[in-house]
Amino acid sequence: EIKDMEAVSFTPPLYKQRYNFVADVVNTYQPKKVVDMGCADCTLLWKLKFCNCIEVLAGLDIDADTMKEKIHRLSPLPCDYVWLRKQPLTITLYQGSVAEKDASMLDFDLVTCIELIEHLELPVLEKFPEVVFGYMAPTMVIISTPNADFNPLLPGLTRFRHPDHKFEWSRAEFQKWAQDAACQYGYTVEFTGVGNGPPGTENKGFCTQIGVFIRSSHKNGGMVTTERDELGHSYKIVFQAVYPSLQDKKYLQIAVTNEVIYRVEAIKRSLLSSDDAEEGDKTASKHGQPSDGHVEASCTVSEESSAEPYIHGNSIYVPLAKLFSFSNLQKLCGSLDELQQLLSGKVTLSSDSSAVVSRIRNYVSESFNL
Ligand SMILES: C[S@@+](CC[C@H](N)C(=O)[O-])C[C@H]1O[C@@H](n2cnc3c(N)ncnc32)[C@H](O)[C@@H]1O
Ligand SMILES: [Mg+2]
Repeated sequence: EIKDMEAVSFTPPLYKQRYNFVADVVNTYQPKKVVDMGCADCTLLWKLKFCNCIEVLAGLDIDADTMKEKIHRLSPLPCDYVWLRKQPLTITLYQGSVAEKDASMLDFDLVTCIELIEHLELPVLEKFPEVVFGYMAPTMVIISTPNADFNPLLPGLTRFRHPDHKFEWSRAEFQKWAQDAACQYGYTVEFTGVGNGPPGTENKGFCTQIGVFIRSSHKNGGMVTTERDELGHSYKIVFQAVYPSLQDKKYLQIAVTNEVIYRVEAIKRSLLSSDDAEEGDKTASKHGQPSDGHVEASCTVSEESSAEPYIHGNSIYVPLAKLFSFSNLQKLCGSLDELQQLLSGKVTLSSDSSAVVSRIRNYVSESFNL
């Protein structure tokens, strides 16, 4: 917004400081559902999609074209399918006005309005508190807006910082408006900001002033589902992305199967290489017969040894109990039964489903295509 500032410059840039402020609040309070109103090109939403606590992320703007400018950044990346999120994440963009109510905006934990209110015409501004605090009634609201007290420090500024601003409030004006809204709809509000002026200008406050509202009473808490359905939808969905996560059984199964295949292969390699080293005396002494050169002849681990892997015939058996002893499989599955269920149909299990069975390939014949 402020293009040429000689007297005051900000590091990081002011817009980034505002986003960082929101991200810090998110990291502290761990909201699950967050909506950014007046999200413009969705840069804040893009930053917030990396906060793992968020499961529902929404953006609202009256201008669909601006929202779509960098929309690709909100879609899952190939790596999102490799390193799966623990919790689900859905990102939805709505086109609509903050002057209108829409049932999709209920039940949010955090609503952010960053540099939005000063762009609202008076009739819209007047409806804003009822929509956001009265109707949406989230646990927390963050509102930022320019601090007019700081403007004399901005070089070359004649009236407003941006041609689309309808007003710029002093700290006293913003605080009065915020206190009135908080009082009317059962919130408490604290004031802070980002963007410090040069030393000696502390009395001007921050360049961007911020109000952080926390709900102290729940005014629409008694609303039943049927009433909510009747509230209707005035916003239009312009984009939605559902991220893959371990909460989705399909992806959990893929993650568990991949981990199991990796573990079984590692166990197989280590068993076979230790066998190779000891082959000869062991095969002869354990089985009482000479080795015929096939891998199964070098079986050294007894089938009876509980959770330990063993070789039988031309296959290696890795008990599920052994696999479940690996902490990442424990974390993914939670129980041995769940591990068994998730693997069923995905890998070969022994007849009693207690072990993963993997064939030991005859490397010599396979390599030479015999
Ligand atoms: C200065 S931009 C906000 C920038 C963004 N929040 C950020 O911090 O980068 C203001 C945005 O508010 C949107 N806007 C204006 N009036 C609105 C309304 N009545 N309802 C929803 N969005 C509105 C504009 O389209 C614009 O994208
Ligand atoms: Mg602005």
